[in-house]
Amino acid sequence: MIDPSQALTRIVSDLPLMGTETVSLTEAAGRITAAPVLARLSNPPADVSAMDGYAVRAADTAAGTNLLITGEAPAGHPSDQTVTAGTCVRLFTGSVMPSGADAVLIQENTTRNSDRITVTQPVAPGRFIRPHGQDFTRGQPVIPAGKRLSARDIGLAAAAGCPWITVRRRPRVAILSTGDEIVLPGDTVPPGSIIGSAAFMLAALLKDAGADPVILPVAKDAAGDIRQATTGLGTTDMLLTIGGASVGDYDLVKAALGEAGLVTDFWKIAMRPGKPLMFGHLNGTPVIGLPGNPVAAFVCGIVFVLPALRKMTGDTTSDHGQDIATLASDLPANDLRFDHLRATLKRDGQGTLLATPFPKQDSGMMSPLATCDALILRPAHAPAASAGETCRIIRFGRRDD
Ligand SMILES: Nc1nc2c(c(=O)[nH]1)N[C@H]1C(S)=C(S)[C@@H](COP(=O)(O)OP(=O)(O)OC[C@H]3O[C@@H](n4cnc5c(N)ncnc54)[C@H](O)[C@@H]3O)O[C@H]1N2
Ligand code: MOO
Repeated sequence: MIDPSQALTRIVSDLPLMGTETVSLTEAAGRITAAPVLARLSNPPADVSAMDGYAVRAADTAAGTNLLITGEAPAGHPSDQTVTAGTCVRLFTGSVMPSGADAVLIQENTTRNSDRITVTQPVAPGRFIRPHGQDFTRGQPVIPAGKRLSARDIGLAAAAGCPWITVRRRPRVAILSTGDEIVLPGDTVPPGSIIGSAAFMLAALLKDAGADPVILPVAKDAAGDIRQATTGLGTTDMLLTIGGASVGDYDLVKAALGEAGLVTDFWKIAMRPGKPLMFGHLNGTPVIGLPGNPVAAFVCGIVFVLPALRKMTGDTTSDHGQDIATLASDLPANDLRFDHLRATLKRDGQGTLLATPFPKQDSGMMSPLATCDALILRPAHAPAASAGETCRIIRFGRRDD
């Protein structure tokens, strides 16, 4: 058995970087930029007013001063008037500043009488002007390469005048469940059968991570069936198998794919859940053999498949979900397998993030997995820990808006 960090290094080390494609802004959320996004204009494109009021010379705004309104510059309609001593130009939020003015006098600080205003409160030079390019300037990289695009990034790219973005192609990931006992959700479940939940859970996880998952038909516990299912991999960028990874007489994935040309890199890791994890290449396609216990398959998805996808898409900025919390209960010493305990999180009155592990950590139990907020990370041979000690966690459900 190798340790999980070694396993991760071996999985990600020689994964290829995906090619690129150009997508429209409406398709770009969640994708990974393949090149920096360069601003095609400056923002604001000119000095503009931040308020409704009057473009003035600040020196002219002593209380009681009377100014002549020489023109109006609504947003979208710049004025060609120059503000000179004793004059002002009416403008609104977003209006381009006319020449000669160095401040915006907000209308609340004036009284108006026909085409004249009287200043009730002076204004300082530069006040309420958004200077040209204060947000970004033309040609500036506003979004780096390797960034997963959030809704805010999409807004920034739009503001920078970029309707198209060059992103990494989504990795196509085939997911193959194996096992005579596996039926699909909604099927009748004959005695001894179980619903193959893991493929659907992983497909959802991968889709959210920017991959293009395909769920293959379930393969029986027969070498020929498993091989047959993998013959049409074609342009698949990665194959995930589920189940048949352990040491039982019907755990055939490694042997069956071995006959088809699988070159195994490693099999079995010192991790819980996830011990029988396998990694190799089948005719050049990376293959991750996940354990059948659905919680083990999912945790391996989080710990190995997501980093693999990040490597393939060049994603250097995603939050890996690692965090620190405080244990809410004691934990016994750990054995030789790096553990991932399903736990709930809550804040106490002082704002401390408390992690409470579920009492049962069976890797076939779906409801604690679905209701947990985090995995508590317990390294191999970690000594017993007491409530109040800090622990490392991987948090779930953090949205990247
Ligand atoms: N003698 C040993 N037995 C086991 C060991 C071991 O080291 N020695 N390891 C255990 C560990 S850890 C795990 S994890 C499991 C994984 O074994 P397999 O990958 O061979 O998985 P299966 O036996 O095919 O299935 C295990 C369990 O999960 C159910 N299953 C399978 N596929 C799915 C699916 N797609 N969705 C939901 N549930 C699935 C299956 O019916 C079994 O109940 O091995 C231990 N045994
Ligand atoms: O990987 Mo297994 O889930 O520890 O039972």
